[in-house]
Amino acid sequence: MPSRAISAPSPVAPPPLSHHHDKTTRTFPLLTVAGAGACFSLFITLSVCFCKSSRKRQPPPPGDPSSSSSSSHTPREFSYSTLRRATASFSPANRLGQGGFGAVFRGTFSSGENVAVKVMDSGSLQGEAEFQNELFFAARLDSPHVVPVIGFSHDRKRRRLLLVYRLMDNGNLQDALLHRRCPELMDWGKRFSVAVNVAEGIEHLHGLERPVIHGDIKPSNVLLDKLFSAKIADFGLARVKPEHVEIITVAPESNGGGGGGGVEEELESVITTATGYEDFNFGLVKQSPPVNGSSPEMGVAPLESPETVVSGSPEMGEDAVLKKGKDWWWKQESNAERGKVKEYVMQWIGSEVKKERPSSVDWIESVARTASSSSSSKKLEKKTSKRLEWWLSLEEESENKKKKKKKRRMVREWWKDEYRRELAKKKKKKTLESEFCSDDGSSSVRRRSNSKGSSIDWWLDGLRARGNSHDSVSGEIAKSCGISSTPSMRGTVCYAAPEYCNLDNIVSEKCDVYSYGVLLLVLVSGRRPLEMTGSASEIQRANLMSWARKLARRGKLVDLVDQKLQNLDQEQAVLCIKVALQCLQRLPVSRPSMKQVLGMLKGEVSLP
Ligand SMILES: Nc1ncnc2c1ncn2[C@@H]1O[C@H](COP(=O)(O)OP(=O)(O)OP(=O)(O)O)[C@@H](O)[C@H]1O
Repeated sequence: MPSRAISAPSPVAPPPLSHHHDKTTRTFPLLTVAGAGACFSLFITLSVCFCKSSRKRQPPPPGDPSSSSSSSHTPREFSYSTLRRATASFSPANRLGQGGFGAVFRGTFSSGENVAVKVMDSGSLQGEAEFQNELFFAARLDSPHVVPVIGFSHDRKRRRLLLVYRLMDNGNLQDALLHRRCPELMDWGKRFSVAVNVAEGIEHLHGLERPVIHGDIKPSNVLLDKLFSAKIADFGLARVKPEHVEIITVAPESNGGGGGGGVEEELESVITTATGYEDFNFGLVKQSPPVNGSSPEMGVAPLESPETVVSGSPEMGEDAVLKKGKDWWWKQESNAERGKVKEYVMQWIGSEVKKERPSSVDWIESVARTASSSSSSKKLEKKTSKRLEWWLSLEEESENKKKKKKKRRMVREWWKDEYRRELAKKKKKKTLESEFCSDDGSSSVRRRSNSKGSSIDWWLDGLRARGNSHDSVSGEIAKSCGISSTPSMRGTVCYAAPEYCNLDNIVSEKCDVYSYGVLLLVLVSGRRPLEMTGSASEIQRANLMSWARKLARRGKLVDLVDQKLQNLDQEQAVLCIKVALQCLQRLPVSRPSMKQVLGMLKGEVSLP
């Protein structure tokens, strides 16, 4: 029996060692099979884990701003000295332009890469907000029609914030079209392709899972590359569309109800508003038109009143509003034009107001004159003057009442804002604590946020704390800073949609559609939205938008087309004006979506 043979070894039997060896030899194949099995199952487990984790790490669809881990272009951090070297110490010879919050310089890295460096003054809160916004969107937007942000730099010592963009060789559209008059843009084909490029860029922003509203579409924010392909720049005022935004569908009372829109209705409402407020998009002024026939100065006064500038973000606070001063609202296409246009606007509004409705004083004077000429009797004169006095006092009383009512409304609004600000602050504090603090609550970032450093310091610390990972500029940081949903400025005069200017702060994609409409008219006509050459005959053409509407009424849209254009496709140009007029409808709901606009321009969708 073999068992016995093993238990009672014979003299020839192998020594115990040999016996063990024999056992090992027999169990070896078993062990090998078991080991191979274990290895195989380990391999399978590891591969499944790897697949799962790599699937998790897969980037979401390009340009999805809603995802906190998405990043198409992660902005790099540059040292100040690198950027100083690249721009030859920010030499004036390299200056490309001047924005509202700093100058832009051409630069070249040692690798030969050409860039544009925007130097912002971090002392300005608005500049800081713009800086953060740019970085927030830079990491999320990936479109051939959006100017890429390459990186940033923060020089604490000099308190400078710098943004680095890819260089757009042909500068901005405003300059190329209206100042330099580039021959390339005198070709209709090129102009039309610029119009389509911009429409595609905006459509890309609006088509994202969480739509992005640019908020400041205008020719100076459209940059042209070497081949004059247009890209949208300047996301300083952009925001992710708030989820709850509803577009007003009820027409304002002044419009006589309805709200169906349509060019005709629009023409009526705009052309007959003889004050021209609609045309100038002065939402603020529109709120209290000088129906009593006030003087031009009075008509424009609300714009300049610091009271009216209550749109600062919760983060900005009142001091920021005051810092910007009363001209804060007047974000013009170029600083040089500011004074000129403003003056013109004041004069124009003034003259229109006077034309439309004589001031009460004028009226009273004329009554007095008539009265005195028609009756020679002193008695009658006395009676008339008494009546006039009474009338004046009535006027004064009603004026006072109006003023008081307005003041009360402003105070109410202020308290509401204050309450919202308080809520936002609390929310922000909570988010920050959960975001940046370790479980024991002792993170350095938190300590910093309580320290004396500026807000941008902590924002950048938060950004760096996440390293150069894909979510280095995550949505959460931005939300906690409130930049993507709380605009602090409201676009550029003439380009900003009427509802964008209103204090209700209802912002939707349709604001961009409106601004695009103005840009389209500028492209087709080669004129600024507000242009005065001085001659009296020019007055009706001074306001591009109302001129276009007048021409539409007369069926003479072709008159608006730039006379200097070569290779003009007249039909296409007229189509562009018609599309622009659709975009310029006063009610947001009446305006087409950017997708429809693109479809109309490409001839894929017919005009309503
Ligand atoms: N990437 C770039 N490539 C080439 N030029 C640029 C680039 N970025 C900006 N510029 C030039 O610098 C100018 C200023 O740009 P910036 O975005 O600061 O101001 P803006 O848009 O004109 O004004 P605001 O900031 O008040 O809206 C632009 O008009 C453009 O001519």
